[in-house]
Amino acid sequence: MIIENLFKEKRPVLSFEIFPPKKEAALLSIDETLSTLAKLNPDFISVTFGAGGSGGKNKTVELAKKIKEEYEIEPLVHLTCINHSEEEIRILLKQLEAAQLKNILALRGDFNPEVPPRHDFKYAGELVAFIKKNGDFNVSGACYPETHLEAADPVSDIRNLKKKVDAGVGHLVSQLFFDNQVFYDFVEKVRIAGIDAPVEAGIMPVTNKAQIEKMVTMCGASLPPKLQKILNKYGDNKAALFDAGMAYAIDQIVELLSNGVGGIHIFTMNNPVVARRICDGIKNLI
Ligand SMILES: NC(=O)C1=CN([C@@H]2O[C@H](COP(=O)(O)OP(=O)(O)OC[C@H]3O[C@@H](n4cnc5c(N)ncnc54)[C@H](O)[C@@H]3O)[C@@H](O)[C@H]2O)C=CC1
Ligand SMILES: Nc1nc(=O)c2c([nH]1)NC[C@@H]1CN(c3ccc(C(=O)N[C@@H](CCC(=O)O)C(=O)O)cc3)CN21
Repeated sequence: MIIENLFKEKRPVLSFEIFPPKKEAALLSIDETLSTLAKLNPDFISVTFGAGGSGGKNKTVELAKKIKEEYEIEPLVHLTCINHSEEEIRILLKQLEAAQLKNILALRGDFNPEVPPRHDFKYAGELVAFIKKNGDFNVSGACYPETHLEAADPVSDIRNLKKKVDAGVGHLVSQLFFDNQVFYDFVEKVRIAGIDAPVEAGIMPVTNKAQIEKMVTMCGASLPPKLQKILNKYGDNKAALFDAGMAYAIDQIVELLSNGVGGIHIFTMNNPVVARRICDGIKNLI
């Protein structure tokens, strides 16, 4: 299945994102997570690769294989390039090819202060071109409604996005955002720039104050006053913040769907309860 084609056949598309757990024990509980996620019938599940710059032994391919073979759901395999040589990427592409994993989210990757970056790839666009040259893959990319943190300004960020898409990206997943207007304005600019690829909205459900604060700093997302108030009032009450965070995410998704968004990509953070609650809130809209 080719992810970019989904958007021609079925709208809105619904997808989840998970990360490979670092601890061996947590890798066992991933089956519980996946069986719940599978029941919610997503169009695909993406698997992060060194998310947030984390190093260590990478379990992305192993987990993607499991999703495809045991759960019969299409995986979207994240691949980051700043810490890899061309040769290493070539080996990873061979592994993906052997496992018939054909959908790749090509990323530059976050800088890890403990790992000096390699120099074969500087931008995601270079990885996109390399993947296209070295195999038969469908490539997705990331985009930034509030501008990538390192970009000089919004215009150059969108010009860089256009170069990346022209290198062979057929589908975009947005960075998380909490203010839908920011997303609509961004998509309009993307279209004016001549980028026609479908743009999925990245939704991060709020369940934990510290996690959201870390995420906002890492991702350069702004917190609208309505969400800031929720965090102030319920930040120290886990159960209350869960209810409020779920209501916020569902409200955000309902509004995006009513505006005809092409797809919703939920960063589940491996929490199946979150995904189930949200899907329950939108089950007749998708
Ligand atoms: N590990 C994972 O699973 C995930 C990681 N991310 C992270 O988001 C961050 C950005 O990644 P990408 O969007 O893939 O990076 P990118 O290479 O598309 O863009 C990164 C920065 O470089 C600039 N840029 C891009 N192409 C350029 C060019 N040709 N000339 C000059 N400047 C250029 C962009 O404007 C942006 O500021 C990374 O930190 C990435 O890892 C995002 C989602 C998931
Ligand atoms: N800049 C950036 N990097 C990303 O990796 C990323 C984004 N943006 N935006 C959307 C999602 C959010 N992602 C994330 C963000 C944080 C963790 C995280 O906190 N991971 C823990 C691992 C926890 C564990 O293994 O149990 C970590 O400590 O890195 C995971 C995925 C991946 N994506």
